[in-house]
Amino acid sequence: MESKIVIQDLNLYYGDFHALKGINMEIPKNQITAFIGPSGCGKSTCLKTLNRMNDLVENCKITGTVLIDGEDIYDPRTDVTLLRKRAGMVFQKPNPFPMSLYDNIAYGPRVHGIKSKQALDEIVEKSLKSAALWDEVKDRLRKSALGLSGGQQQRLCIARALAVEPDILLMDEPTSALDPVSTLKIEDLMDDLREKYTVIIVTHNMQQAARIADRTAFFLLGQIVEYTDTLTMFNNPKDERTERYITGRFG
Ligand SMILES: Nc1ncnc2c1ncn2[C@@H]1O[C@H](COP(=O)(O)OP(=O)(O)OP(=O)(O)O)[C@@H](O)[C@H]1O
Repeated sequence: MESKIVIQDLNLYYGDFHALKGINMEIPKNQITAFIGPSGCGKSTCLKTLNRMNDLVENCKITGTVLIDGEDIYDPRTDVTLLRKRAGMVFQKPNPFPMSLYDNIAYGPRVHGIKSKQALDEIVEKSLKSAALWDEVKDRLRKSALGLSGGQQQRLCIARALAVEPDILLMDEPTSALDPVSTLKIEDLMDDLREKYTVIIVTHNMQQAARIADRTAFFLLGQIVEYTDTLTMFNNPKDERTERYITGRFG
């Protein structure tokens, strides 16, 4: 199993608060990895370290190493814009830009210098197809993205992330604002995405982790208590705290 991301001795502080404590993990390529754990345990913080979103937070200090394809992403020579192109992010609340569907998707490629209409048309179609949205919207590409349903908006945001050809997709509770039908669509979609991408998802929903993730990490108070294949995590957890959490006895 090839590792896409290797996290070594990662510590993160928000001012004096020690939010991630000695995280070590290897995240395999072309698999879905879920981060679960009670509110405030550091799941989102850990996710955001993977494309340096924490750089934007004042007083945030990080020690340790994060390697993507063997490269240290915290090396001062790292091009952060390129890093975020390689590791795209989808947030909890769908956040389409207030512009047409087409322009939402073409935005990133244009920023990265693609100007030809034909190339952009192809990217828009391919990205919408990959996000399982094309058939629903192909006749309204010039309409505002804000007119889509919540579930469609979230798939548009996934298409927007895919448009710049990342190889990692970071998803922070991507379905928690969606109804069950849209949630299932996104879960089906994720199942397909793993063929091409390494996907990491933060979820509060343990059934969701059990349904879609190949591997699952259980976080508690800034530490990883257990990190293993999802079946083992849910059927035969090694740590008593994991068992208590997945059986709903705390958190
Ligand atoms: N920008 C920040 N400044 C200070 N503290 C922060 C900041 N962001 C997060 N924290 C704190 O770090 C801890 C971990 O937060 P994080 O959002 O990573 O948790 P989480 O497990 O994703 O929680 P949730 O499931 O509720 O989203 C929390 O105690 C939180 O209050």
